Amino acid sequence: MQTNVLGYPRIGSQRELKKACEAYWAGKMSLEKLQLTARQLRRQHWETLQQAGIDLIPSNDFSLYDQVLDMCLMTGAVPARFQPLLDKLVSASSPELYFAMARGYQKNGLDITAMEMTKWFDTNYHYLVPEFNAGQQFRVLSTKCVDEFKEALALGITTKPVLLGPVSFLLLGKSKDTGLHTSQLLEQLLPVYIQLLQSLQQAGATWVQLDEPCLVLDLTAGQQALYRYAYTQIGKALPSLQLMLATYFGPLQENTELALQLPVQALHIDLVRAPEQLDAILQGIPDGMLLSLGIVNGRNIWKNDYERSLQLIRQAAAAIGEERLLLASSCSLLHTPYDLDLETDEAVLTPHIKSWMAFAKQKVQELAELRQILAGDNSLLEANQACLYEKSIAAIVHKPAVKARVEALTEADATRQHPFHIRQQAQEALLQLPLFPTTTIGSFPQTAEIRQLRARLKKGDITPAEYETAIRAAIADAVKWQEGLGLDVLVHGEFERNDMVEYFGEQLEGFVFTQNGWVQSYGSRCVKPPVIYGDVQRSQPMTVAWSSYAQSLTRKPMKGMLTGPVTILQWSFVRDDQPRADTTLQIALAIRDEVAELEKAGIQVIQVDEPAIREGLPLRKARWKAYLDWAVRAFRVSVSCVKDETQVHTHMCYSEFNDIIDSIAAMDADVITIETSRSQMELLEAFAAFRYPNEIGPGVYDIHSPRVPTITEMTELLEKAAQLLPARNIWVNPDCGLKTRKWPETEQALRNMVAAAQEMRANVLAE
Ligand SMILES: CN1c2c(nc(N)[nH]c2=O)NC[C@@H]1CNc1ccc(C(=O)N[C@@H](CCC(=O)N[C@@H](CCC(=O)N[C@@H](CCC(=O)O)C(=O)O)C(=O)O)C(=O)O)cc1
Ligand SMILES: N[C@@H](CCS)C(=O)O
Ligand SMILES: [Zn+2]
Repeated sequence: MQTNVLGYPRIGSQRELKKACEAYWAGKMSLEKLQLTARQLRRQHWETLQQAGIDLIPSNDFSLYDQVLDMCLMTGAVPARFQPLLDKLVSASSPELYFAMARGYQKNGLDITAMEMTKWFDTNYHYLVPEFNAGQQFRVLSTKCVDEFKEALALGITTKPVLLGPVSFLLLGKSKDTGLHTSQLLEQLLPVYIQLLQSLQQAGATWVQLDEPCLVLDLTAGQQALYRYAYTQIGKALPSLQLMLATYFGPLQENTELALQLPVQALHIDLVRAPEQLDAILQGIPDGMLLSLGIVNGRNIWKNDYERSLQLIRQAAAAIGEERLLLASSCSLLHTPYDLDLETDEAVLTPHIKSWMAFAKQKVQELAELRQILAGDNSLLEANQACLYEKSIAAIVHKPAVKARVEALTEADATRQHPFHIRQQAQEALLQLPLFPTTTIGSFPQTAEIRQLRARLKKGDITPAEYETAIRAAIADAVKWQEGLGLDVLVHGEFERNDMVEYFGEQLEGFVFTQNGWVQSYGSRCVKPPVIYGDVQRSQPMTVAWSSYAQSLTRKPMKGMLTGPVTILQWSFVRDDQPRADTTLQIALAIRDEVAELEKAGIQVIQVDEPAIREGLPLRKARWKAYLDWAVRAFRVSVSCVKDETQVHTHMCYSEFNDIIDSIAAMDADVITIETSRSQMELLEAFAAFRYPNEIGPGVYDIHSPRVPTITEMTELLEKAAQLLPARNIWVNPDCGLKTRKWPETEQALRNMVAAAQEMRANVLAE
C-alpha cells in the first residue's frame, strides 16, 4: 500500500517564511535571500516526507502567500487594475505583481487595492479570491508548479505536483461583471491547465493531484456538468498522466457517482470528516481506479486512532484489494503545526497531554506506522491503543461539575430579562450616547514594542509587574487618545493579548497551549490555536482587571472585550471525544462568568466577539439548522446573565450573512458590528429586508489596508445605511480590530470616522 500526503505546512517550523516575507516587504531582505529561504523550506519538507517513507510527496503545495493566488498567476488571471504592474513584469518569477495582488500597491504614483480575501471552506485559513471579467483571457503566466517539480527532481525526489483543480478554481472565484458566471469561463481556462499538465508530464511527473474540494459542496446540475466537461477534456489531452482527484472537508454524498465517473486514475476521499461515505464509494468505484483513504486528520493535533483507521482500511481492502489503496492525510497538513518534538517546555505542554498529540511531522509518521501495522507490527498498534485508552479515562479530562452545569442549563439561562425594545430604552437612559455613536472593535496596533514586551516577559527578562506596568501605560495612552479623538464608547486596546483566542485558552482550565504550534492564517500572518483537551471552566477572572483599570481612567463607557464561545471553539484544536456543541456550551459558561464579573465591576458595555460563527457553518445546507441552533444558544448563554441596561455587543467579520440573518437576529445582541465597507453596505440590505430589530454598526472602513478613508467616503456609506435602517439603531465603527495597522494611519482614519459621524448627526438635526 502506498502512502500519500496531500500537502505540508509551509510557513516554517520557526516561521522562517513569515519573517523572510515581512523583512522583504520592509526592504530589509533581498529577493535572493527570500527565495533562498523558500527553497530551503521546500527542501526540508520534501526530505522530511522522503525520510518518513512517503510515496506520494507533494510539490507546489508551497506558496509565498497563498495557493489560490499562485493559481491566478499560473493561469494569468490577473485583475485589470494590476495591468501597469503586468506591463512592467520583467520575469514571471518576480514577486512584485504577486505581492501587489495579495497586499495592494501604493507606490510609484499607483494606488491599487488588493484582491479580496476570504475563508477557505470552514477553516481559519484565508485565500485570495480570483476575480474574473467578461473579456477574461487566460495564459500560462507563471510556471511555478513545473519549476518546483524540477527543483525537487534536482534533489533526487520525484514529487506529485498539487494544483487547485479548474472547476474549484472557477467556483471559488468571483465574477466582476454582471451577467458573467465564472463557470462560463471553463472552456477558455482548460487549455491553460492542459498546457501546465503537459509541461509537468514533460518534466517527468507521473502523478498530479488536482484538488477539487468544491465536490463536497451542494452543487447544481450545471456545476456537476462542469466537472464532467473539464475532466473529460483533461483526460483526452493527457491520457498517460496519472491524475488524483482530491476531495476533502466533507462527504461527496450526491456527487459520489459524478466523482467516480470522472476519467481519473485515483480518487482521494476524506474519511476523517466523512467515514460514512466509504460504503458508497466502494460500491461504485470503477475497476482500475485507485482510492486514497484520508484517514490521518489534517485539521487536528490528536494522535490517530489506529484501530479505527485499520477498520476502514480493511473494509476497503476487502472490497477492492490492497493494491488499489493509498493511505493518506485527510487533507493538506497546512492546517496543523509542524513538529511536536519542538514542544520542549514541560511547563507549557505537559508530557502527559503531549503524549496524546501529533503535529504534521508525526502525522506523516503515522501513515508509515499504519503501513507497518498492516505488515504485521502489532506492537505499534498496542502502544497506540494503550495511549488512547489512557486518554479516554484520564481524570484531567473529565470534570463532573462542569458536565452537570451544562446539563442543568435552562431556556431562561439563554434569555435576557426583557425583549430588546425595553432594554434599548434602559440602555439609552444609562449611556446617554449621541445619535450615530462611534466606537472601535477592540484591538489597537500590536506594535513591535508591545510584542517584544511579551517576548521579554516569557524569557524572564522583565518581571510580571514590569509587564503589567508597561501594558497599563499603553492602555492609559489609548484611553487619553480616544478621548482626544472624541470617540463615544472606548476600548482598552487589547494590548495584553497575544491573540483573541489564545489569550483565553491560556487562562481557561481544560485548555493547553503550545510554544511553536503556529498555523498560517493568511499570507505571513499566523495563529497559535490553543488545544482543548478536557472539560472547560474558568478558575479566575481573565479580563476584569484590565477593563476596570481602563474604565477608571474615563467617564465615557469602556467596552469589556471578550471572545465568544463559538469563535474560541472554532479557532482552537478541539477535543475529539465529545460533540463540538457540548464543548461550546462549557466555554459559554466560562464566558458567562466573566461577563457577570465585568458587569459587577461596573462595565456597562460588554462585547462578545463571534467572527467565526459564519465560518463554522457546515458546508452542506442540510446541516445548517442543527449547527445554528447550538451556536446561537451558546452565544446567548454566554451573555444572558446581564441586566437590561448592560449593553451587549457582538462583532463579526468575513461574513456573508444573507442566508443566516434570522440566526444572527436570534443571537439578540443589543448591538452587532459587522464588516461591510468592502461590499459597499451590500450586507445591510439583508438586515433591512429582514427588519433586523437591534442596533447595528456597519463597518465604514476596511482595516486590512493602510489606506486612510476620507470623511466623504464614510458619510456616503453611512447615508446608505441610514436609508436602510432607522438612524437610532446605527453605530459608526471600522470593519474589525486595528491590531495589524500602524498608529499614524489609525489616528487619521479614526479622526475622519468621528468627523463623518458628526456630519451625520448635523444632517439629522438639520432635517
Ligand atoms: C481576526 N482574525 C483572527 C483569526 N484567528 C485567530 N486565532 N485570531 C485572530 O485574530 N482568524 C481570522 C482573523 C485572521 N487575522 C489575523 C490577523 C493578525 C494575526 C497576527 O497578527 N498574528 C501574529 C501573531 C500573533 C501572536 O500570537 N503574537 C504573539 C507572539 C508574537 C511574536 O511573534 N513574537 C516574536 C517576538 C516579538 C518580536 O520581536 O516582535 C517571536 O515570538 O519571535 C504576541 O503578540 O505575543 C503574527 O505575527 O502572525 C493573525 C490573524
Ligand atoms: N476584538 C477583536 C475582534 C477581531 S475579529 C479585535 O478588535 O481585534
Ligand atoms: Zn473582526
